[in-house]
Formats: sequence, C-alpha cells, structure tokens
Amino acid sequence: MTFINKLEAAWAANDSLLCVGLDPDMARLPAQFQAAPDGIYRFCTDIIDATADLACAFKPQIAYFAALGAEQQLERICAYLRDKHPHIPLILDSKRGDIGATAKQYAREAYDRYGADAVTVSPYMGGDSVEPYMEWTDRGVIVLCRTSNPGGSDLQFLEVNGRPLYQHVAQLVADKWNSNGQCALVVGATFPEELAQVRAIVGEMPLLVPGIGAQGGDIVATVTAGKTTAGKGMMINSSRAILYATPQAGEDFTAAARRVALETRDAINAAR
Ligand SMILES: O=c1ccn([C@@H]2O[C@H](COP(=O)(O)O)[C@@H](O)[C@H]2O)c(=O)[nH]1
Repeated sequence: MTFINKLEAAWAANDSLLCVGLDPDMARLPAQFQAAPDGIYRFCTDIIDATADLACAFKPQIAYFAALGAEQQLERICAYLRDKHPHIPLILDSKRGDIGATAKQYAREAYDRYGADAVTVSPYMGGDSVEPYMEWTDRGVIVLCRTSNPGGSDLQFLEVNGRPLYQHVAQLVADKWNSNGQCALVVGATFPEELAQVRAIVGEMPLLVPGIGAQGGDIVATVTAGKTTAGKGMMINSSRAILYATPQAGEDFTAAARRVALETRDAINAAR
C-alpha cells in the first residue's frame, strides 16, 4: 500500500485530519520518564496508544531524538507504531536537503532505518536533491513550501517573476516532481491565506499543516483554507499542545493528551 493510500484509509477509519507530533523534550516529560534509560520510548508509545484512534498520522521530529542520542529509541518507537497501529502513517520530520548521493543516504535513513511512510524534505537544492526519495515509489515525499514560522517569509515570500517563491515551489511539485503521485507539501496553519493559494495551485495533493496548538494557528481558518472539495486533503499537526497537555483533576498525562487530541480532532471536523 502506498503512503497516499494509507493516509486516505486513516482519514476515513479515524474520521480524522489530525497528525499527532512526537517531539519529546526531556525537560517536559513526566518525572518517571526523565530518569529512565528508555523514558523517551515509553513516553512516546504511551502517547501513541492514547491517541491512535484519533489520528490520521504520527510525526516524530528527528531533532528531538538525535539531540539526545536517542535514535535507537526512535527506531523502537517506529517499529512499535508499525506493529501495534499499522494502519496509521508514520511521517519522519527530518527536513533533509543535500546533493543526490547524500540524499540517497537520507532516504535510506528515513525509509529503511526508521521504516517511515513519508519524509519531509527541503526543495531548495532542486530536483536532483529530491529524486532519491522518489525512487521509493510507495513512500511519501513531503516538500517544504510555506513554513509556519515567521522567518519563513524571508525567502518563501520573495517575488520571483511576479509570484512569491512558495507558489513556484507548489507549482513545481504539482507539475513536475509529483509524476508518481507520491508528493505532499508543508504549509503552515499560521498563514491561512497562503494555504488557500497553495490549495488552488495543487488540487487534491495532501498538505502537512503544522502551526495549530502551541503556535496559535486558527483551526477554522486553517480547515476552510486548506480542505479539498471532499473536505479532506490535510494532515493538521499538533505536537506540544497534545504531548504536554495540562492534566485536569484525576487525569494522568495520557488522559490529558487524549482529551486535547479529541477536542482538536473534533474542532477540525466541525470546520470540514
Ligand atoms: O513549517 C513547519 C514545518 C514543521 N514544523 C514542525 O511541526 C511541529 C510543530 O510542533 P508544535 O508543538 O505543534 O508547534 C514541530 O515538530 C516542528 O518542527 C513546524 O512547526 N512548521
């Protein structure tokens, strides 16, 4: 099954456009995990089990693991997800970009080592730098287009031939790079007008949309701008707001994460 098929099945099975981000920050983990050698693995798998029926994808951000030398725990988390929740797509957020020979190694890292269904990549080294990822025809290649951070405007908003650069990226991916139908784009929820522009350019192509939750993006504006005609087409990511949800009376961290994930999924669905 391809990444796109798996994503479509997860959208339907869980009635969800919510992508749960896995960004384990040691300082914010519950105390019982901070001292444990496999604390990151246990924290992330607990979050996965608490939210798997509410999510259309999980997205570990590799920096949170690599910074702690915890790549082996990430490998185990990915294996756990594939084993226990095989119908939920795994997106490795690594935002790689390099010459083709090196990109081939990054592709092996994402798809072989971690078994990811899809990986995020930078477009700024051009077509030959993303080609190696495309050779894995059953996997997804999610290209940075209009990122959620304020500084994304420094380059992505530059006018080139009368259009902002991010629109050229969207057009290039839609017209050329997506010949196998395996591409998606990253577009931030913090910029709904640009999200609507990208949707108009790329048709039904899936969009990975970070920026709700901790970054403050508006869910209704995001869904209105980014949904396809069928009311789908997005993986709307929330990481910190779910991982570190403040427990209410009687809740532990998994119940709090589940409550916020449920509220977020339902708020997204109400706007579809
Ligand atoms: O434009 C982008 C691209 C990627 N991200 C990543 O998404 C999550 C967002 O985390 P929150 O806690 O929900 O803010 C994180 O892993 C980023 O690296 C992004 O935010 N914006």
